[in-house]
Amino acid sequence: MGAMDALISSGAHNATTAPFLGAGGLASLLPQVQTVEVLVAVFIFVAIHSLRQRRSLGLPSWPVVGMLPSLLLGVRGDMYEWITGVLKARGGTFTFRGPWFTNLHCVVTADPRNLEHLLKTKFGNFPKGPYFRDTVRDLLGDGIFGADDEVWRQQRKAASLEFHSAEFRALTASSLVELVHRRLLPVLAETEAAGAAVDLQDVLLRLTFDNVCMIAFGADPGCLQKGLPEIPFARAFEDATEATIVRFVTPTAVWRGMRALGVGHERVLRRSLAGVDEFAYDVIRKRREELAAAAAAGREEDAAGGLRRADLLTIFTKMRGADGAPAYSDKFLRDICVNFILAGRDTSSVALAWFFWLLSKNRGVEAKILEEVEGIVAARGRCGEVEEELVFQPEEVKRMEYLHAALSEALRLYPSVPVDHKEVVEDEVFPDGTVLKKGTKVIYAMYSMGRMESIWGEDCREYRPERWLKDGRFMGESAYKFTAFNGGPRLCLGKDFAYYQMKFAAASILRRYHVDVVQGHPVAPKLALTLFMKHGLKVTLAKRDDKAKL
Ligand code: HEM
Repeated sequence: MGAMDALISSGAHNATTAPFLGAGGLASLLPQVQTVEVLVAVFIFVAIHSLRQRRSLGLPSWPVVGMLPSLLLGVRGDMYEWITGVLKARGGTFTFRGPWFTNLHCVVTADPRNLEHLLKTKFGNFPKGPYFRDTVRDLLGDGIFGADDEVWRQQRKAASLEFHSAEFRALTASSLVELVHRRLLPVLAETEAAGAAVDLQDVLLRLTFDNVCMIAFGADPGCLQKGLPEIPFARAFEDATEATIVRFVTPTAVWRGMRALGVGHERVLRRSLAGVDEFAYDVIRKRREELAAAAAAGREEDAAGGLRRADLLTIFTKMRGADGAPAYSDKFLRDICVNFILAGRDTSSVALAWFFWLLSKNRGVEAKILEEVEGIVAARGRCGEVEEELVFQPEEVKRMEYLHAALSEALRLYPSVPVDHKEVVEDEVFPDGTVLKKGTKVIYAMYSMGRMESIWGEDCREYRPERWLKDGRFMGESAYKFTAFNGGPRLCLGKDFAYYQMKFAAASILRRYHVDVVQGHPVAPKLALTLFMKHGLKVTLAKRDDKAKL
């Protein structure tokens, strides 16, 4: 007898006889219905109920495990596309119910009105929160990335002043000339000469890692050089970041226990943090000595060769409190630098990797970029022709508006930070009517926002830099619609620097090489905090032969 039959027949029987049955009579009937059948019937009832909830909640929600089964199915395919599908079906926002007794419950949104509300209008009610901070504390300490309130404000203010200073701009420009012309181009030239394939994502990651270390520490780890060697500091940083991310998918009590015992990923984290700290504290000690020696000699200059250092470590080390003593401890200086490296090391390289892949599928866009770049070079006149090696000047990079649009368009479709999160401090209601209880986690899905017809129109999935141009000039978008750089008071501090870096590197490569993605190379996003290409980007290079590209 099937479970439904059991229910029907027992129900029919009850309908006729129940009025005449006492409690004892009912009890005597129960053994007739086998336990297994009752369980199956209950299961079917629960399943129908859970599946019906799909209509009201967007996903089936099961007892105990909540929406976890749907999430697990989503993770097996393309997680970001799965989230996009659910968000579209729900009109831009949905509530995810995690398993009982876990911290997986959250509200996911891709609605620009909600983004403006949480990133700007009610900024104070949506901090990073203690859960995020506790999880990343071993790696990031009190640095800007995990900090809230006064600790965040103080660092943001000081770093913001620094990022907008003329010295900092000069440092970013000179560090890029060094890295692109003395390292990146020679590595690419060697690859081209050998006719070999190279993982362009890896090369770009090395470029931006070295660059952000120069900006943060004023020290160059040397990851990008011929032979692409493994650098202990870079390895340690990578491992420490990955082991920290594992904590986000491990119940808090479990990773805390593993940390106490020093096992599994926590063991890797402890070991790699030691590598990060060794490098950081060594640079900090040397910088303090260098600054002290310069001060003792009555020199303003603090670097060898008389050049003034403008890196973050030097700026923060020089700061004094009201009593004239150093404002920051070595530990705090370490936290500041490690946070900036984390913020700036992968984001622009990953964006460039997606950009080169998009160009390989949209050669018309590449042609327009080259036309723009050639126009800028031509405007140099004779003085450009006699130059031994063509190095783009900052004002030329600024004039590359089509390239700016092409990079923004790549970031719209492949934002380096695909999802981000906040925690709700006080009960709140989103502009779209979603009710948020205190403590709720809010996930905002940047990747999905780039694929919303309601935001970008019917051609939202097309790579079309022209959508960013008006009369040939680049036109920015609202930060709550184009969220790749976050928005409001926590807008990415490195945005201008990142564009400069990406434009300089992209124009320098494209002018010299035709970049082809190796046939059949699989391209897919990796499930991580940054939108890496899961299998890297294997490319071959061919010299552009129309003119001698120096
Ligand atoms: C294409 C390149 C980049 C993208 C797409 C990007 C994106 C972002 C995003 C989404 C955030 C918000 C993260 C959060 O609060 O959870 C952020 C914050 C930040 N970014 Fe960037 N970033 C890029 C490059 C850089 C670079 C090169 C640097 C530094 C050298 C940098 C420095 C920062 C800092 C310091 C913050 C923290 C700001 C704060 O919390 O007040 N970023 N960035």
